[in-house]
Amino acid sequence: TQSTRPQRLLSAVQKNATRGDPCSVVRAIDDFCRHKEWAMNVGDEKGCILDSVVSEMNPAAVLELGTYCGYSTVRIARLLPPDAKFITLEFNPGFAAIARQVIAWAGLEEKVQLVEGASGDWIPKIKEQFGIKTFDLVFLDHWKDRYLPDTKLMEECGLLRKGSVLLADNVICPGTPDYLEYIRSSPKYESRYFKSHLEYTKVEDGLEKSIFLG
Ligand SMILES: Cn1cnc(CNC(=O)c2cc(-c3ccc(F)cc3)cc(O)c2O)c1
Ligand SMILES: [Mg+2]
Repeated sequence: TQSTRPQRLLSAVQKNATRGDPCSVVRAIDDFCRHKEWAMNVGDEKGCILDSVVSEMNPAAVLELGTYCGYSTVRIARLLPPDAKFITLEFNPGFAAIARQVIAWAGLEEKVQLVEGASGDWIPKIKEQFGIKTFDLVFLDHWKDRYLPDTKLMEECGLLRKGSVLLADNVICPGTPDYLEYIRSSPKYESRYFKSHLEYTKVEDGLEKSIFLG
């Protein structure tokens, strides 16, 4: 039977990365996506911006929407303090199965809780299910038409506090126009655009960093 691209990406990690070494896992995925098969990981260029936001915040509670193969999950988890809580939501069971193995190869399975299901279903249940009051950082990288409804849902569910940061991938390509319009015009947020490129390409893309003002 034919393998899927995520399965081929996992094989490249298992072949080229060192078990327990998150940086080698990140490098192996970037090499695979640049030289073998493009895949929709946040990538190395936007990944450095993600790293700097995570490092400067030193967050105690992080939510990732859209795990895919676990590339950004590994990038984030490798930078977290030991007792941080990190939840990543993935709708697609095939992607989730691959991501679990990529995260395990990096030796970070203790730092990450991968939850399978739809963000819209899970967001209202996070407080009680995982004993989390608010998130310090949310990385949005899932279905682009879910960024806005899920942001409003997180506000309604009281998952954001004064100073919580939303970092959104792909605000230019594929684009999230309704989310950008909302977040940039809302008095509840202070937003800044980090210009970059679509992973592994010269196409413009970028990350929108938005601070919730409460
Ligand atoms: C199927 N699926 C499960 N999760 C998702 C959510 N992610 C995306 O859709 C996504 C798409 C692209 C992209 C695709 C084609 C293209 F030509 C240009 C850009 C890039 C990204 O960084 C993304 O995060 C999609
Ligand atoms: Mg993305």
